[in-house]
Amino acid sequence: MKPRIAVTLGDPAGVGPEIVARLCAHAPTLELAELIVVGQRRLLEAGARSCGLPAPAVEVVEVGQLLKITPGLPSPASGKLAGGFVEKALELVQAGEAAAMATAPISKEALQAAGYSDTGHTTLLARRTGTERPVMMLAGERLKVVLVTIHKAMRDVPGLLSVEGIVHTAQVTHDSLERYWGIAAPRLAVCGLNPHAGEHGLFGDEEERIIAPAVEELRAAGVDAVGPLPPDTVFWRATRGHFDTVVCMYHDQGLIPLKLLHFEDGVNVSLGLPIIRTSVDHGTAYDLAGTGQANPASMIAAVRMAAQMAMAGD
Ligand SMILES: NC(=O)C1=CN([C@@H]2O[C@H](COP(=O)(O)OP(=O)(O)OC[C@H]3O[C@@H](n4cnc5c(N)ncnc54)[C@H](O)[C@@H]3O)[C@@H](O)[C@H]2O)C=CC1
Ligand SMILES: NCC(=O)COP(=O)(O)O
Repeated sequence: MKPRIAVTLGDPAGVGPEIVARLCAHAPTLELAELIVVGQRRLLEAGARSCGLPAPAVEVVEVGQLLKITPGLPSPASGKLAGGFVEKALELVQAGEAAAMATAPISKEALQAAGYSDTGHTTLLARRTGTERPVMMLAGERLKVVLVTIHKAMRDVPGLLSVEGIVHTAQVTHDSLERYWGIAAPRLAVCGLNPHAGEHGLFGDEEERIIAPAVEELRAAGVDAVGPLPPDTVFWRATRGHFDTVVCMYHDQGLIPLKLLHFEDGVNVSLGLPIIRTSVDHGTAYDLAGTGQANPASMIAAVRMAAQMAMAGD
């Protein structure tokens, strides 16, 4: 049986309704998964019209009031709807009405303007599921990265790194690679923080104080982790097949190489939650909203990955 995937419309002022409309018209994905769109039919149909598509023939779970939304103009109202779509999709998965959720992009700023305290889907879902430390993975065919710190100011990153945090991130990644990707003994590369991984303390000591002890602890626990490795070459090595995933110390360390290779079809996967959640790797693209030009490939890849994970996790 095809897994049912709850697909949120994202921030309705962004490209979410358009990429979800294109997803609903993508026959190969409809063969793999049954879609339940979580949002509003009128927003989905407006998205379809922008793309020159007929109204999608898909189940829609209606959420929220009919508010005036202008494509390209985020607002507290668009943030409120976006947050409501995510919460409803979570409820559907928790109730067993969907096997997984796949989310279109939201704006963190609009979400917070609507009164949410969260810095995105990941923290919202963690808060709602009582998950202390979720792990963000960005995945493409050629590269997978996970982040030890996520949406944090650069100046705060060194102080937020800890042996425990790195071990947790790598262990959750290891277990998820086994469970959902069927990799028997995942090989993890652990990045340094500083240029040349600190070069033995010449440019910072986080490698010697924090990252190397974390790698030692992981290896003692039977995880095939190596590092701290120089961040400027580790991604190149990963794309040559040396590692299954690169453990990165901060957001842009992992997302710059990932998006260079996979901006169009990369998938954001939340690991360590009690549910399966995938997402696009790109943002709300307000500059394209309402034009019908947004590429749906990442949305399609997110749904396909959610379906595959749901089948693997059964
Ligand atoms: N999964 C999510 O919910 C994500 C949400 N965001 C949020 O999105 C908002 C906007 O972020 P930005 O940094 O401007 O990044 P963005 O990804 O929205 O836009 C960056 C550039 O990529 C283009 N682009 C994005 N998606 C595209 C698509 N599907 N097809 C063609 N071109 C596309 C845009 O037109 C723009 O030129 C922020 O609030 C950010 O936090 C960002 C990443 C992921
Ligand atoms: N850079 C990833 C991103 O911004 C998405 O965050 P989230 O909404 O998946 O928590």
